[in-house]
Amino acid sequence: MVEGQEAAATRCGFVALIGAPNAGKSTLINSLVGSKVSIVSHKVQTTRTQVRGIAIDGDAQIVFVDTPGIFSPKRRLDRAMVTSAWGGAGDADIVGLLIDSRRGLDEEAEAIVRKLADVRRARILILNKIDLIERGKLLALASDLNARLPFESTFMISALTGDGVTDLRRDLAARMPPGPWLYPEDQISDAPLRMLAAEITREKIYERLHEELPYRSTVETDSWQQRPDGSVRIEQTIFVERDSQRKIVLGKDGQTIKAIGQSARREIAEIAETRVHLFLFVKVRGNWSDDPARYREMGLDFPG
Ligand SMILES: Nc1nc2c(ncn2[C@@H]2O[C@H](COP(=O)(O)OP(=O)(O)OP(=O)(O)O)[C@@H](O)[C@H]2O)c(=O)[nH]1
Repeated sequence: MVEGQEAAATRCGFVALIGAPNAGKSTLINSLVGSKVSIVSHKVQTTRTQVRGIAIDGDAQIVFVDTPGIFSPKRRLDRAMVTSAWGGAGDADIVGLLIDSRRGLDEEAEAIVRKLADVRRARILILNKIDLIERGKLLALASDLNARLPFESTFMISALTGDGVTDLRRDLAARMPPGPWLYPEDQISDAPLRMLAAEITREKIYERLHEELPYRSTVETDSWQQRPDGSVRIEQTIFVERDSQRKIVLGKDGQTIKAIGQSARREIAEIAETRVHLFLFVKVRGNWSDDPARYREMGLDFPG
């Protein structure tokens, strides 16, 4: 418990957000927390680990578990991500189903709803991206979904504009069980800084390189050393599967990796709140997606 707090007066609990890739989970958590804790990308399956955001509303602390998008897993890495997503749902006090209202109840959403029926937790429905859909369609979608699976509440929000997000947070806060806060008030994420730093670099790879490559790469923070002048020296390795991919990441005369490093360094310096010296290395590891050690670094269990 955080010092000086009356246990009886506070609430604290976990909310797992479940949704199809690109439903807007990362955007919503960032908006609920009010700070960038989970990377956001227009590409699907950006989130691999359960990065948590921690929001405070009145006397309640709400710990959000950001789960990887649910999809039909084929590769081993994909299976690990999906298992981790549903594991998070089973442990939470509340499960929030996030739906991209513009896409509505498509095949992917249907599959999630069917699976969600087996999760014995309080469920709420969050219809996102209402800035992109007309009201009539939205109401029809809400009643359609509630007919398939009863939800305790339905929220209509835009994670992007912030519309409805404050009401959602207040409602979630009221549903948290009584108990001491698990984290200090000023902490917004319990993901270790080095993991967040790796996520940031991965985000920059996503931004600069297109098509398959980002899915064929992973980033790890190898060292994080505090220097006497207060700055930190960080070394990270980008693993790719083939030498041709290594060349793409490096770019002509190392231009691409330099640009990735520069923008990653700026953002890591922001979260670390100090000056950062970032060193990036690119390594070819043909079978990284079959190597248990890479999974542990991402906080995932290795599916046998
Ligand atoms: N117009 C609109 N776009 C949104 C809204 N919420 C999210 N988006 C966009 O939808 C895309 C996907 O958002 P993310 O937050 O990365 O989605 P996610 O569900 O976390 O995706 P994964 O982490 O890959 O599973 C991004 O381009 C967001 O800007 C919204 O309310 N309105």
